[in-house]
Amino acid sequence: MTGSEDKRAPPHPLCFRARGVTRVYGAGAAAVHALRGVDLDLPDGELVVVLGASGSGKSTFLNILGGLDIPTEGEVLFRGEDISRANQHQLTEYRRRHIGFVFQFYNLMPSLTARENVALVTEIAEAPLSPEQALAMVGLENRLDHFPAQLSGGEQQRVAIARAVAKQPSVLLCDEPTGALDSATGILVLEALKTVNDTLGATTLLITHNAAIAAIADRVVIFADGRVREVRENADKRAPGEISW
Ligand SMILES: Nc1ncnc2c1ncn2[C@@H]1O[C@H](COP(=O)(O)OP(=O)(O)OP(=O)(O)O)[C@@H](O)[C@H]1O
Repeated sequence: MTGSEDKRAPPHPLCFRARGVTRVYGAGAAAVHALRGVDLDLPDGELVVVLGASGSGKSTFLNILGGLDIPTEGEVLFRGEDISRANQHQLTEYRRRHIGFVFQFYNLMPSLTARENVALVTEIAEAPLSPEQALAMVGLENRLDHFPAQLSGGEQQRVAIARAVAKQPSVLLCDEPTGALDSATGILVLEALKTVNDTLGATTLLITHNAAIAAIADRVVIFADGRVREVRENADKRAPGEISW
């Protein structure tokens, strides 16, 4: 995909379709039922906030959507393709082509600058943004040659976002991206994610414990006890700069 194409035109109406997704860790008396039958449809291009108590299955589900794990039972379709029975090689291809990950901790290489951290990904991607373009998208055009230790936590997280989006993924999966940040810094990170979602049209899922963040979503998904308890479309969507916590 080139930079000039309209990335908001989805090739399929649904990005993900999950049916009866279960994930059991371990066996016998020690078995943990992390997911107990998740049904969920996620349209392409949306910004989705995922809420739910600790242990409700959010990360397990995100890992399955991202091809880091497969369900014990059930089916997950990505743009109509079944990823729930893929082998390791197919999952690796799927992740490389389609998925960007952002985690709570940034996992930047301390000995590389912001530009070099992003270049690690762009050197192996098919149609990447340049590191400069990706870093500009998250507002770090003036920090290209800074090392992680010279950047604030929020700036480091934005480098991690630039790294995740530089390959122009179809999907951006974020597990507690603001979990380690104060409110003002967290809002800058959310603004970066929103810009990426708007500009690239990547379907963006954001796990958080912070219910205030739900206000910026197109869709809010609430997990409880390994199931989806509620899905609601957000009628009154706010910009990140309009929320606080
Ligand atoms: N690799 C694993 N082995 C065994 N149990 C696991 C594993 N990963 C997760 N679990 C268990 O599965 C359940 C769901 O975990 P998960 O991390 O998906 O929840 P979560 O909603 O993301 O929680 P949190 O908000 O605390 O991150 C928990 O009871 C957890 O302990």
